[in-house]
Amino acid sequence: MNRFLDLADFPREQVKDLLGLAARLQQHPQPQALAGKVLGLLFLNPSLRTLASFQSAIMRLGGTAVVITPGQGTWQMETRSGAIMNGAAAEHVREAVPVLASYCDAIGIRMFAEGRNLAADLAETGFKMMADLCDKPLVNMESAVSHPCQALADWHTMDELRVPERGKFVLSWANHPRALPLAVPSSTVHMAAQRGMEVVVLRPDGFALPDQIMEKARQAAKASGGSVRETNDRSEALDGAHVIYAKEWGSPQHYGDNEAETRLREYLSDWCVKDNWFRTTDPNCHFMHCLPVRRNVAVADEVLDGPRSVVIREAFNRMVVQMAVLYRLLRG
Ligand SMILES: CC(=O)N[C@@H](CCCN)C(=O)O
Ligand SMILES: NC(=O)OP(=O)(O)O
Repeated sequence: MNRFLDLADFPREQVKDLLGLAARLQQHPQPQALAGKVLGLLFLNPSLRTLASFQSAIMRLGGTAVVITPGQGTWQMETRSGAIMNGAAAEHVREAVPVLASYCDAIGIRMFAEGRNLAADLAETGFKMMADLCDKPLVNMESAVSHPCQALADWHTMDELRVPERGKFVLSWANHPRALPLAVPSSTVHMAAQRGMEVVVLRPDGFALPDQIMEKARQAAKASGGSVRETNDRSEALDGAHVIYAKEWGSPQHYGDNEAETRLREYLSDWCVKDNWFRTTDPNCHFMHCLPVRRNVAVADEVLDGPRSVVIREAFNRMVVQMAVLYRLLRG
């Protein structure tokens, strides 16, 4: 394994192997496994979990991390090809990435969707350009349409909680004051399909995930024996669910058009997960979210503070699975 960019790049058995390694490293720590290794982390967007969990993961294996957050003690960076750099950015990623890679044994990059051109974001043009600049093992720490570390941690969390592999997984759209990227919903729907689950994407009209994302998840379901469908019917979707996974995302129909998007959201404030969403679910139904989350906009306090919420465990498991990813990238 030389790159960890998307769960779809790995067959189901290889993902399970990675999860097995994560569980072993959790049970039997190997504090010297990556001694002397240096991990470079480049954050073009903010983070709490990804930043802290990658630093903790490499340190718990004996290595160390260099964190670069452009504009905060590091030069602001230009990412556009052909830019005339007479603005705020002092250097281009074309130099910055190879320089950082030259100091490090592996690199992690976070670069969100631009949010203007759906086709360009779906094609991962930004992240691919960055990946081409990097000649070291590379981890995707969230790109335009993929957040594989989150997906892997969520799979591990469901395994730990003994959520049935054939269980019903509802990815529900949730409210947010602005349009958020498609990375988490895209990776989540794929992960649950690859795990073999009955996946239902519950979303209001206007928020259907792009065909490309749904089709990719359907291919994963075909290989695993799972299924993927979508609906705007909340009661049908939640009936018998084993997991409600809430996520906010922008309307693909109005991609980059904030005004149209805001109008669409005006009537969607009841897309905030409450206790009564669990009335007809499986009795052990869990609530999942990748965080950060806006309380009482996307999910009510009563759910986040209640026994169904596993959001802290998901966040903890980021560190656990990333130890396995780093181990495979740096030791094979
Ligand atoms: C609030 C926000 O920008 N969320 C980002 C990050 C989520 C987890 N890394 C998103 O929805 O993609
Ligand atoms: N879930 C997640 O990736 O969180 P951060 O954006 O804080 O890293």
